[in-house]
Amino acid sequence: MAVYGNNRDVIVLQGLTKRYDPTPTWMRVFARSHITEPVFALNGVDLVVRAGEICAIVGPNGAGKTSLFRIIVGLTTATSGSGHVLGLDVATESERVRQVVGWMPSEDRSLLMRATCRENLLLHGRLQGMRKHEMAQRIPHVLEQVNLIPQADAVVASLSAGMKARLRLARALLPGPRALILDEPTGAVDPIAAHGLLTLIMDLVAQEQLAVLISSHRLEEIEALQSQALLMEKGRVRYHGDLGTLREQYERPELEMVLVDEQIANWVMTTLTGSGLNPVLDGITVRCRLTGKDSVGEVLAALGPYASHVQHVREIPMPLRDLIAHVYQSGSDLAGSSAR
Ligand SMILES: Nc1ncnc2c1ncn2[C@@H]1O[C@H](COP(=O)(O)OP(=O)(O)OP(=O)(O)O)[C@@H](O)[C@H]1O
Repeated sequence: MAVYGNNRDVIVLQGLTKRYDPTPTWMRVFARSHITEPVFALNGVDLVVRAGEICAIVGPNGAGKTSLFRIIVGLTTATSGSGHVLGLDVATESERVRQVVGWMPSEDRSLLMRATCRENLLLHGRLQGMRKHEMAQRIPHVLEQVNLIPQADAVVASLSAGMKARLRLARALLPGPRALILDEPTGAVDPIAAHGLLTLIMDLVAQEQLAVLISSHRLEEIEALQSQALLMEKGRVRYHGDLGTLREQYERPELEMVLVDEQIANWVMTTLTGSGLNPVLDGITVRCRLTGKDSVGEVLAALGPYASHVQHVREIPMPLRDLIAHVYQSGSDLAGSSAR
């Protein structure tokens, strides 16, 4: 099977499906939670992430992000379909897969708070089966990569949230992976430190040609990463491609017009409402979301003589969250220009 035909394809998922079966009746009294109907956490997911590429997984709670990550790192198995990392089968070669995939969990719980950064890395290296001389070489290297050399011998509990996140990243980088899985990497981190962390990740990806899967609820971050996006809902892929293409297909910018006075603004409101738009009035400012058919020029032309009373006009791009909401509202699955 040509799972690794292109040697830049690092993560290759084909028709990946994960079904959780109903909890057996006898077990329901013991289980913390149980299900009575089968749940498809993943339903036929195809995905290729290449070396040097970041793919952001976006989706509401329960979309299947965690199930996808867990299958790749061998913490659970798929019901059907296949997953390969550098040609290694995630179901049957999970130990070797873990040597080439760095996993950055979303929470600090996985860190030993009373141990130092260096001790945390040593323990992780041992658990990964790394040799002493390899760790002696890799630990200072990864500490330097994440700018934690000054904190190398500080106990983790004394670090800021941003530093702890960088230590989790260092741990993922320790075995020298070719792919990274970052689960909500900036979750508890303040916006300035989050920006620093993302810049660090982007630099690492470019330098080391890593293939990265990242999940984040902070959509502005995903836009800043200039990544591919995989929009998921109930285990299915709703869109796969770059965000630029998503914008081209779904962008409905908002038009903002400042009129000379309130009377003209009211007339403009009436005209635009008559044209089928849904304008909103705020003093002498009129705002309306353009439909797919209208351009700014056409809206201004529709104003006729009132157009000369527009003092100022501005097109406001649609926030990514609204753009994504649009995709979820549309019925069909979409493939962006680069969907494969
Ligand atoms: N062990 C399990 N048993 C039964 N159902 C499960 C199990 N794990 C996950 N699910 C279900 O599978 C679906 C996908 O869950 P998953 O955790 O992969 O989604 P997610 O996108 O990571 O969600 P979140 O953002 O809330 O973590 C959900 O409906 C969830 O309830």
